[in-house]
Amino acid sequence: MNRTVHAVRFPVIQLHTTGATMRVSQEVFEKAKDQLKLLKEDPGNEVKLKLYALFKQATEGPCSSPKPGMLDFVKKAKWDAWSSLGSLSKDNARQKYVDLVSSLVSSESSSQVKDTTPDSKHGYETLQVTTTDNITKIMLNRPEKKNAITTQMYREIIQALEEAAKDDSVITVITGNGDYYCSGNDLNNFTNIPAGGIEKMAKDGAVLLENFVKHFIDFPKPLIAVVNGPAVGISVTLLGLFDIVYATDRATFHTPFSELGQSPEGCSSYMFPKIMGLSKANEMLLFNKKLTAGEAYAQGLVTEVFPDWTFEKEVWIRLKAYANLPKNSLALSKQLIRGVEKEKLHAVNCQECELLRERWLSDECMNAIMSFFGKKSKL
Ligand SMILES: CCCCCCC/C=C/C(=O)SCCNC(=O)CCNC(=O)[C@H](O)C(C)(C)COP(=O)(O)OP(=O)(O)OC[C@H]1O[C@@H](n2cnc3c(N)ncnc32)[C@H](O)[C@@H]1OP(=O)(O)O
Repeated sequence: MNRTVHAVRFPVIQLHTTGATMRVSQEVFEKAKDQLKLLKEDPGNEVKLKLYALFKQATEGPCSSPKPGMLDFVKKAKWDAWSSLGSLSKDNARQKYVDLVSSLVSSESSSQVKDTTPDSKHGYETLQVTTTDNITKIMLNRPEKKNAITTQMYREIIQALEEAAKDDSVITVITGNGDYYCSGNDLNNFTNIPAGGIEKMAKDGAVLLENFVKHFIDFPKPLIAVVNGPAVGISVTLLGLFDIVYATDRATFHTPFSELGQSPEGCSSYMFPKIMGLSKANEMLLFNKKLTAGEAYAQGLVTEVFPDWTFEKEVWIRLKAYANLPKNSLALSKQLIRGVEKEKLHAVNCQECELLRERWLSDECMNAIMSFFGKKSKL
């Protein structure tokens, strides 16, 4: 598309200028302007004229320049579009501009999603795993349960990470399907008591968890979290083991371990204080403080936050560019950055799982889980 709306060549349509609108910030307006540049498809002259007019109205107010001559088609079309906005306020024009860009972006991303969705790899029931454009995407796929992680899903994620480590992809992404990124451990994991009793359940759980986290510590390629919505429990604690974390502004980050009678895992007892400092880590890990995406960014847990309406598009454009970088260079640099901490992280993982094994046998933990299923206490 011709990115500047000033290059419009054809006459113009009547524009609607009325209707109640909300105030949009300069920042949102600037973002919309940037988004427009990312559109791949030309939206057509009519829309470009609308955008031009709204932009001028939003930044300069009503058109006061003299009407161009009849033969100066381009200037006349633009002038007509701008003056047709009459006395529309700058705020309203900004809102309409943002809304129009937003609708263009969403319609383009939905058509792209339809066109480019590759076949999911076979053998996964709880995940959708695809490799395209040098990116292996592991999508948690239990949207109706907010992507809560069952024991089967832990195993499938381990398998998907093992395969991604070996495949041709350059980077690996984990994201969630639906409105949640992940609601953490599936609390049903603790309700199916096996023949060996509750001790066996806790022991097996700790072994599985340690192996699961180990795969994140040892993952050899850049690992990126695309946090598409709220994240709870283990899906948050693991973020310290990712190399980049992109989040929608709709995401929240909640580790309600003490409410659940449990304790931190995913190496967060070590990584969170390192990332955000001890007192902020304590607020999250001891006192269940739920962070907004903006707060998580301020604490360094999240790399960048994107408006929800452009999240998928912006993030995937960025990731596709990253995935064109030289594969070995990225993997070796990651090893260099992470290598020094690996031994420490394995030791932390082991300690965290040991403590959790004990916690799962506690009344505090059992009562909290029963309470969830009794629908007495939602987080
Ligand atoms: C075997 C290895 C074990 C390793 C364990 C490692 C340690 C990990 C610790 C953690 O991750 S602790 C955190 C655990 N997660 C939670 O406590 C979250 C519990 N869920 C909620 O509080 C809420 O569901 C929600 C996430 C805040 C969403 O609330 P909302 O009202 O929007 O939706 P719901 O109607 O509650 O959910 C829809 C549907 O999904 C089920 N569900 C959601 N999360 C979980 C979960 N974590 N475990 C089991 N089921 C979950 C929920 O029950 C609903 O099901 P239905 O009622 O529709 O059948």
